[in-house]
Amino acid sequence: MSTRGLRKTYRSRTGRRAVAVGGLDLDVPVGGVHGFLGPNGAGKTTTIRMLLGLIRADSGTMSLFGQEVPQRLPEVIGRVGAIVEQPKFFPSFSGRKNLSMLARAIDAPTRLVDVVLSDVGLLDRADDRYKGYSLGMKQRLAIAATLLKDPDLLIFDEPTNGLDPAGIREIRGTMRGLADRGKTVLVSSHILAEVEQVADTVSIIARGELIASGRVADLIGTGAAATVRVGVAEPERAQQVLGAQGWTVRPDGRYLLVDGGVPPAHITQALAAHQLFVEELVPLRADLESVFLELTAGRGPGTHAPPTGDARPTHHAGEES
Ligand SMILES: Nc1ncnc2c1ncn2[C@@H]1O[C@H](COP(=O)(O)OP(=O)(O)OP(=O)(O)O)[C@@H](O)[C@H]1O
Repeated sequence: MSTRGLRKTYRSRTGRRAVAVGGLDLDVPVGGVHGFLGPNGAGKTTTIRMLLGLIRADSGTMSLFGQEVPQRLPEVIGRVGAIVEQPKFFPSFSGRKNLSMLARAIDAPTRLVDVVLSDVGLLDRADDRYKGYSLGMKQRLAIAATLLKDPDLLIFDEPTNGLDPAGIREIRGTMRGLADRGKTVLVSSHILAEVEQVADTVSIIARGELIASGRVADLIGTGAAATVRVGVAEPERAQQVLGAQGWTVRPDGRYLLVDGGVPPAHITQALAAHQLFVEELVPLRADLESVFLELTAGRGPGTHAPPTGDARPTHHAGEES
């Protein structure tokens, strides 16, 4: 799935044009979970709605499975399952009954009902009434409903909104399971911590523009350069040895901190060459949350911070859905 120069503006009540999506280039690789991240109002929902043909773009191009959309949408929409709004289920019917009726309505084989219930971890509660389900279970039933047509690409817009930590964990597990079975999952969120653990790759947008994209591990590497904490028997001598390598070294209690993303192996090697043996070596990684906050700082709705430059650390390789 990709977009190029995608743009959408809305006219406000005062008649001013507000840019919701401003020239967005997005690439979602095939397979795995892709986090579509950005603060509230960044343009995530607008982008998803344009992709699904629910609203029209002002300009730019989009493709799904290599087909230009919305022009070729009828050919590919069957391969896309999206939860953009809460679907309607019958409250007094069980989850299984709701899905069976839906399967008949969309001509899906009814034997799939139990398969999809199992995919979202609801099989043991399948015969309970929908109205007794927790919010997380309701959300998972909605995911199960989209799985009935066996889509290759699943699009979830803020699927964890309003869920408690247990519900969030369950949705994460469901998304991981789907990706492990070869599906592509595109999940939008403004809360990075909810997606960080499950996403293989992410795109971060703010004010309708892409500000970073790539593998989670690589993006974390672009944050404040990693510091390594070193535990060694003779910290003072070790500090001299490491300092002589041109590295920035600071004492921290009985430890030394080596800044600037020096590879731990180089630290071990330099110390061992002087008969100093490492007792402990811990890379102190910046988490994606701090990278996200750093990248999106001042880029919430209504702010006019200048762009921070091109923060794309990696480019997606391989086929795109
Ligand atoms: N129908 C509309 N009419 C006018 N402005 C709109 C409309 N839909 C969205 N917007 C504006 O476009 C911008 C992007 O909104 P969008 O809902 O796409 O953001 P989002 O990233 O999905 O945010 P959230 O996480 O809050 O859902 C916002 O400033 C929003 O107010």
